Amino acid sequence: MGTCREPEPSQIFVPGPIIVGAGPSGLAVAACLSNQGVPSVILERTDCLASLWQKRTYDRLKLHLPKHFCELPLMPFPKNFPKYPSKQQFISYVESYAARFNIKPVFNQTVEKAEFDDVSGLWNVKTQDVVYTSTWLVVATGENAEPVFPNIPGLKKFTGPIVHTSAYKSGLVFANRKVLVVGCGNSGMEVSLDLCRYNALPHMVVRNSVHVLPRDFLGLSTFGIAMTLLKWFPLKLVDNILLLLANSTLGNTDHLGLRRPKTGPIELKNVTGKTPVLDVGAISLIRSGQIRVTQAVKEITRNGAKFLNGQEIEFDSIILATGYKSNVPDWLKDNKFFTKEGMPKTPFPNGWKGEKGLYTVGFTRRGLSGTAYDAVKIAEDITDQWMKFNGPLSIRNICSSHIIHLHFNKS
Ligand SMILES: Cc1cc2nc3c(=O)[nH]c(=O)nc-3n(C[C@H](O)[C@H](O)[C@H](O)COP(=O)(O)OP(=O)(O)OC[C@H]3O[C@@H](n4cnc5c(N)ncnc54)[C@H](O)[C@@H]3O)c2cc1C
Ligand SMILES: NC(=O)C1=CN([C@@H]2O[C@H](COP(=O)(O)OP(=O)(O)OC[C@H]3O[C@@H](n4cnc5c(N)ncnc54)[C@H](OP(=O)(O)O)[C@@H]3O)[C@@H](O)[C@H]2O)C=CC1
Ligand SMILES: O=C(O)C(=O)Cc1c[nH]c2ccccc12
Repeated sequence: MGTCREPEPSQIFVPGPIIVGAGPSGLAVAACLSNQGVPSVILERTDCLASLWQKRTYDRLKLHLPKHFCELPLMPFPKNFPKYPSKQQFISYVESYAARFNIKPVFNQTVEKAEFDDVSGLWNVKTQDVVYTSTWLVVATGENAEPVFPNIPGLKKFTGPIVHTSAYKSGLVFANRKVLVVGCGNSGMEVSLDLCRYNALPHMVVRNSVHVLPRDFLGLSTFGIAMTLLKWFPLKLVDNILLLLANSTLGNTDHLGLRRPKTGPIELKNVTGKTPVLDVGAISLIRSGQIRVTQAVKEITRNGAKFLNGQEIEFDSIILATGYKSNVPDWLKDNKFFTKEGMPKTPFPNGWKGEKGLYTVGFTRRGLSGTAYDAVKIAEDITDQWMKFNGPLSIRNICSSHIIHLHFNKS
């Protein structure tokens, strides 16, 4: 009496797996499970599906692989979608996907901690207001969960706006501004291109080597060509063919400041995860001088940047196209399955299954086709266990969705 204690967060027992993240990966697992009659609960930190696509990408974004490489399991893209669907089209596809499989994530639930309890043999997954408990935990928080903010000397001194590409929508607000774009991956290239279309003056930092390939070659997608060739030829030969094809369409890019790595594009992707740039127009603007390529930054000053070659240029704004990272180490406790960078230690195609009911989907560095592969495997594996425990027609199975509702209505 009289003491004021924080109330214990309420606990909810989830009959099927707990899935963390309502992006394409989490939805794909839930859909494959639902297709087998297995229930699941998705916990999502934001208030929408596919939040990366809805909230953290720019207006002009399109898929850069042809749509059939980006399909989620069990539901193709609509026939009337173009080869490279727009961001809006992709979002509408994801929304119909969730509706089709009747997936209703619990929104505004940020997973702060997930821990396996050896005594009960169950996973406890804590959000800001509830502990969810289950036999299975599916990690679907993505390779792009958090923006990477680089440690560039002097960055804090800069007086103008500094925006990460995850917060960039369009070049509209940058018209006639000199903008330093740090990074030359797909984001850096496409944001620089977008800036030009709004009459801004982008300077793109290229501190290292980079592979740039045309998105298409003679009407065929370069990615599709690579996948077909890989069925017949060794990887090194395919890489050499891709480089020939890139040289014949883009020419030699060395004198533009874009040096190629010694390792070929697919081998580099497999070994380091670094995605080749698929060019959708930036190279021709670099050639015409509308996008300037700069050396590495030595330091940022109040109103610009000093470069390694001694050059100093004034800028109005800085855009950080410095990529993303996983956030798994922030919330998954005592885990030996993930590296300290939050990626599964076991490489593709075996990274989807950990121990004690732990699964991961969408950490293959193979985009949405990797997601589809993982999701099918995980759903098969959990369905097998579910059927052994419950049988297809058990009372627990039939009532499962009601159990969740009862718990929610209690508070
Ligand atoms: C700009 C851009 C363009 C891309 N284009 C393509 C493409 O054309 N083709 C392709 O195959 N891939 C592409 N990708 C790769 C991209 O990873 C996939 O498209 C896809 O979004 C991956 O889905 P996911 O569900 O694994 O991750 P995400 O889409 O990132 O979804 C993860 C979800 O988990 C939620 N979450 C994170 N942490 C927590 C937490 N602690 N608690 C609760 N919820 C949490 C997030 O809010 C998010 O909704 C692109 C990526 C980017 C950044
Ligand atoms: N249309 C589409 O479908 C698009 C797809 N994507 C995908 O999204 C994912 C993320 O792409 P992206 O956001 O480009 O991230 P990436 O990780 O691919 O690229 C990050 C870039 O930032 C550079 N960088 C990082 N830190 C620094 C620093 N301190 N100083 C200078 N440069 C730095 C890196 O250089 P270095 O190599 O030297 O480390 C690299 O060029 C990728 O898988 C990509 O393919 C992105 C945009 C569009
Ligand atoms: O943009 C990405 O990272 C993707 O997820 C797509 C992708 C997977 N493997 C690739 C190899 C070459 C170019 C793009 C991809």
